[in-house]
Amino acid sequence: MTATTEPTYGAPGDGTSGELILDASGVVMRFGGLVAVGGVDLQVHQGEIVGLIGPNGAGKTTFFNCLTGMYRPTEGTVRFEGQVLPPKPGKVVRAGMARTFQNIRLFGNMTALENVMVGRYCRTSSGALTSILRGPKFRREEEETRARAQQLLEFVGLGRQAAHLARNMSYGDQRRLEIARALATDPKLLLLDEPTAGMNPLETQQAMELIFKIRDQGLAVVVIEHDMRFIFNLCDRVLCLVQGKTLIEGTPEQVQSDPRVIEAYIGTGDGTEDDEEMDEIVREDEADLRRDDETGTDPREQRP
Ligand SMILES: Nc1ncnc2c1ncn2[C@@H]1O[C@H](COP(=O)(O)OP(=O)(O)OP(=O)(O)O)[C@@H](O)[C@H]1O
Repeated sequence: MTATTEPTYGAPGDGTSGELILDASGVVMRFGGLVAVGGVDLQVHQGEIVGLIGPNGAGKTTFFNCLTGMYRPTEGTVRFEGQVLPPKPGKVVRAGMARTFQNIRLFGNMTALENVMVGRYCRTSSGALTSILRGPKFRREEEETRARAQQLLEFVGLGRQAAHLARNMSYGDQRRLEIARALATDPKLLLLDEPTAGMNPLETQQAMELIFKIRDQGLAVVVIEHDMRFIFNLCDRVLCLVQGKTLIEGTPEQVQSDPRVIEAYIGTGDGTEDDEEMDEIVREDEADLRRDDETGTDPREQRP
């Protein structure tokens, strides 16, 4: 079945006033004598996009791991919808938090559709015996899972690549596939670890549009990213970590103009020239895509 309607997740968010869904308080993570995260607070509301920035080694991924049950924080608490979740990623996913990783973690020899179906299994109820016997309940659930996975592929713009092996897809499409797989778990909060790493400017722009579309479905999104232009254009709020501690949290405008952030992370330039260069590359990529649409080829396949 090829479903074309977009999945719904709840009321559209307005980016500011949704319910509090994630409340991390005083999170500390030590590895022996190293304090990777040194007492960080973060609140995330439904329908909000929050950016997490900071120089290499600032503790961003470690903090993500504390939020998503990969690590039990040394100190502090993480509440999701008011509950302290056990430090077990499977339970965290079932509670409604999904994430992607810095390094792509797809099943390369499975199709795009199968990869998304794998994400969906945390929401199905067929036990081992039903699955082995392939009874009516299993077949019904399998059909629903397939339909939902196809629907999600359409949502992220990969509907026509359902049968492609993940390993043969372009880098940008693999990243979108990872997002589709995370969405298959029906999350209320999506955490993205460097979703645009390795993407070209056009793919980055498409990733931003996809994240807005996800937010408009009522999800909250937390994004780690090094691409400052991406973060400041995307997020409602930005938290900057330096050496495991919060340097500043605020609107993109507040964070962007804070000289300490510029010193710690951005450098002293104002980025204007970079922006112009980036806009030019996006324009060139779009022109390429338009040309290749006319000739029926995908320029990404020709990319080294
Ligand atoms: N499992 C671990 N054991 C020991 N030290 C760790 C571990 N994971 C991370 N660290 C250390 O904790 C600090 C924070 O690392 P982390 O990966 O969270 O930073 P980051 O901000 O995500 O960096 P990047 O932007 O480079 O991904 C670093 O000094 C890192 O070496």
